[in-house]
Amino acid sequence: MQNFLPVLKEAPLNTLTQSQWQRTVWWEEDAQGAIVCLLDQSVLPLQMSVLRLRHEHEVAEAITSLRVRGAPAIGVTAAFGMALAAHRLWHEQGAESPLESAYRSLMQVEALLRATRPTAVNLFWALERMLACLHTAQEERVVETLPQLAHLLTQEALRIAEEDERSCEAMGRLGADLLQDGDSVLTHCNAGSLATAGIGTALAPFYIAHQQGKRLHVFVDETRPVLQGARLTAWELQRAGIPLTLITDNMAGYFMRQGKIKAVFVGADRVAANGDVANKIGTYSVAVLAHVHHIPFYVVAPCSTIDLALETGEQIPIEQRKPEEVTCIRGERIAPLDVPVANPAFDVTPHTYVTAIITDRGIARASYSTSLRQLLAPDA
Ligand SMILES: CSC[C@@H](O)[C@@H](O)C(=O)COP(=O)(O)O
Repeated sequence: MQNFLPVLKEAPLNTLTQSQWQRTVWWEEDAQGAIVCLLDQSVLPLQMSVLRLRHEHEVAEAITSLRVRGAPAIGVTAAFGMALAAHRLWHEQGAESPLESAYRSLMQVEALLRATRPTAVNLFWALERMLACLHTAQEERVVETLPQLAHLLTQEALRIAEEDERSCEAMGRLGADLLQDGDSVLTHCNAGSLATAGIGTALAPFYIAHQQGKRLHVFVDETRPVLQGARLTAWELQRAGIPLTLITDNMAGYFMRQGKIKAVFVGADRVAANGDVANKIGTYSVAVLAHVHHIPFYVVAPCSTIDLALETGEQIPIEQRKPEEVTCIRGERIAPLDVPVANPAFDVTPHTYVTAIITDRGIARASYSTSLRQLLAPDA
């Protein structure tokens, strides 16, 4: 399915080809080495700016400062970051440089990337895959030179991105079956093309249903404090031609009570084994409102977002971000100086409020402790 990111005529400052715009993050190579390319989400929708990163420190900074964000996109970017570091070592130290020192350096790069953000488990899932690749290379001596190692890691990172693209499509198809012509739905944060390597998680069912000819109307929560809804989801849906209404977060109950919202679709940053869901701050409030109004509350997430190692959502680490995200909007101060601020970036929705979890391998319903394990079983 077509990704909704590419529209070259709106990007006058760059010379990328259409195919290079298919994703929010992509891989390039030139004579100087490898490049991780990102559409800078921190400045969207006012600017379309492409970052071309050549060092793993730049990749780590891009993740920490939300230039790239959204659980699957963070995982893909971190995987590219590992491959990028291998290419950088090759170009700086030469193709003959000893592999043992490269393995040591790459372990440090993994630690650097692992420390960028704590909540989205896709980051750790992707890095584990890159580490597994590294360990196989080291222990089974499948590569003999640094260029070969760089190539191996690049292939694995590209595979992670391609798998994510296919997962999005699968979730979109399953989720679209739950939507009917004329439905009006609500989403929170951004769980679309920008947040993944494909057509998104929570927005994927909307894209597929729209393509199937179903008429939809999407209410988009602005999603304070970073405004992923107002800046990113509104931008994505508008470009895809899906009718939407942007609302502030505190309007959701008003529209639910008026009967304007048929279902809620959100993404996830981590799902615990019992079905508790960590997602962007404010998701819990939306889930409680949906429950009170008897509106289905769907979570759309690939299996890479499910963390069976954590029994409940209470164990999910919640990222605390800087106060300026709350006291300022786009750099402009709106709160008194020195006011005490809390800024948890995510909250946990208890599984009792979750109608179903739509994954790339099927739809899980309560009891989640059983259904999620079944979906993740190797032979499922
Ligand atoms: C497909 S992305 C799902 C989640 O990652 C998304 O809803 C979210 O909470 C993103 O948070 P962010 O802080 O913007 O990375």
